[in-house]
Amino acid sequence: MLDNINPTTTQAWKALQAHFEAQKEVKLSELFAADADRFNRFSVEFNEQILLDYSKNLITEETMQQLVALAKETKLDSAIKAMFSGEKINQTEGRSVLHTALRNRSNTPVMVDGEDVMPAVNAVLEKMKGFCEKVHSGEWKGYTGKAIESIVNIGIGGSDLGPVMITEALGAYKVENITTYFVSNVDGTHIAETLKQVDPETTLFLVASKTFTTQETMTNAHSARDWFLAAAGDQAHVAKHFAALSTNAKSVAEFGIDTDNMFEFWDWVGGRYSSWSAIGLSIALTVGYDNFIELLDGAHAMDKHFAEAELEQNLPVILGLLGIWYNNFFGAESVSILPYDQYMHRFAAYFQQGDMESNGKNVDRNGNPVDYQTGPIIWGEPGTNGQHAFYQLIHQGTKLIPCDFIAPATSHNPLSDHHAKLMSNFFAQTEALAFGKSRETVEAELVSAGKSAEEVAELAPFKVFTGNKPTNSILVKKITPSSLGAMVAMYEHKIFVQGIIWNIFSFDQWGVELGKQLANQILPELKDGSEVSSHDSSTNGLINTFKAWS
Ligand SMILES: O=P(O)(O)OC[C@H]1O[C@@H](O)[C@H](O)[C@@H](O)[C@@H]1O
Repeated sequence: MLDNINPTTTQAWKALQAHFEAQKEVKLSELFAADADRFNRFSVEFNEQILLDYSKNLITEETMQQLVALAKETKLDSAIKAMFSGEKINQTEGRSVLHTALRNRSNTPVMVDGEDVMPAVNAVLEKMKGFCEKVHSGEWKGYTGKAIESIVNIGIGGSDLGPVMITEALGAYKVENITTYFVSNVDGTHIAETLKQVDPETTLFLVASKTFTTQETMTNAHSARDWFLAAAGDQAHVAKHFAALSTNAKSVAEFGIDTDNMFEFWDWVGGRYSSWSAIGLSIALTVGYDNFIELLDGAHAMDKHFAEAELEQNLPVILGLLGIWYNNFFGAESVSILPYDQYMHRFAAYFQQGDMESNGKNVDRNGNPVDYQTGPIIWGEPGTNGQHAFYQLIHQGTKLIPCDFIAPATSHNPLSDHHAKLMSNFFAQTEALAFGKSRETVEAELVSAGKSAEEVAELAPFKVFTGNKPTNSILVKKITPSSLGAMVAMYEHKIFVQGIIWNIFSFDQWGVELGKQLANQILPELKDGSEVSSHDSSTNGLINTFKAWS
């Protein structure tokens, strides 16, 4: 059981509040001017792979000490142990939270209900390995004897976003002769457009669903099967073209997928933490099984760091605490994740689910409404595209938006000076956000551009950058399966840290249920043209207009 401590009642919270009042006007320019060693003081390296520079944050040593005190007072240490040891910390669902066991490469026993889960984890990995070998070697043949060329992963949420993000992020590692597609949206366009690109004789569908009941996924899976059978004819051919990644063997069998083609995982794996499980089969098929294992290795190294490093030196803890500083004391509402790496273009989208579904909670672990802010809004796009779109607001808008800048030191595509240009933007943006441009500098520039005194006075206010915008810089040596695994695990644990301190349950997602229930009630009402009057006037009006127009 997790402790149950309202963070706002702790000594540390009160101290942080007083500290915030005393230093909320702090200027990054002054902090840097006063301390030549600030970069060294506020940066940590992980395994010569990842450098987290958090010196461009609105913090002093005292801030960090008090934030660490908050983590200690809210018993983060014991919560970390509880998670890794398989305690049922997902209390509203009565489940352990063991995505860390899926990548427990040291293979030490992890107990759930008195049983070590590692033999089952390893058995599924072996099965995935064998399957990948067969598909990649061409030994696995479709119903006309041809090798597999296309993989279509059908899943949504956690059964889609992680595999999409990771296969894209590891684009440089893709195996030859396999193209992977992802279908998630129940909008028929998604499956229809995908099926136009593939051939039933050479396509393998992975139906990825923890529950195997999700409406979108099951609808897409049925349409895929219909399309396949229209070409293949015989139901017996399904076995060569459909595999299931699920915890629900019964429904998999009912769908008609041979249980030999089922890759199992368990209820102690949350959907949004499931890329490390059988849900990762699309990853292993796309980038190769060995790279999938490297991904797990990288995540495991970060798990060990999270479990063992001092809180002051612990990357996920530092990130989590900084987030709390802005969310709960500065009143920041969102966090932007900005990867300067095209391969990582779905990273922010992935952590939108990871973070917002985990910590978007308004009730604490007692079931009482919280009277403080919890999970932030997560958003972002790859740089430099974002610079030409929404950075204006980050630089000169009225909202405080802490940003994580992520970039690889080495590019997989060292084409002329592209990478130097990309990186110059990465460095420039955090510098500009931190230090801005003063009125004096703006005026001097306008004068030297030949503007009159009147023009200078007129234009200057619009060209000033106040700066003092906080950022983290995450410099990765190279985006490899291992460093990516470490980075994903780092963000996962950041979310955990914050959920523990906010005294909420991060591993359930009841907030997605109501919409599903109502959609199930509305679906039969759409079957005929009769007027609907059972809802509020807006919903009735929309449904009836839809019926008239469709
Ligand atoms: O893997 P499943 O069972 O099809 O679920 C997919 C998604 O379904 C959503 O409803 C959940 O909010 C997500 O957490 C989950 O990842």
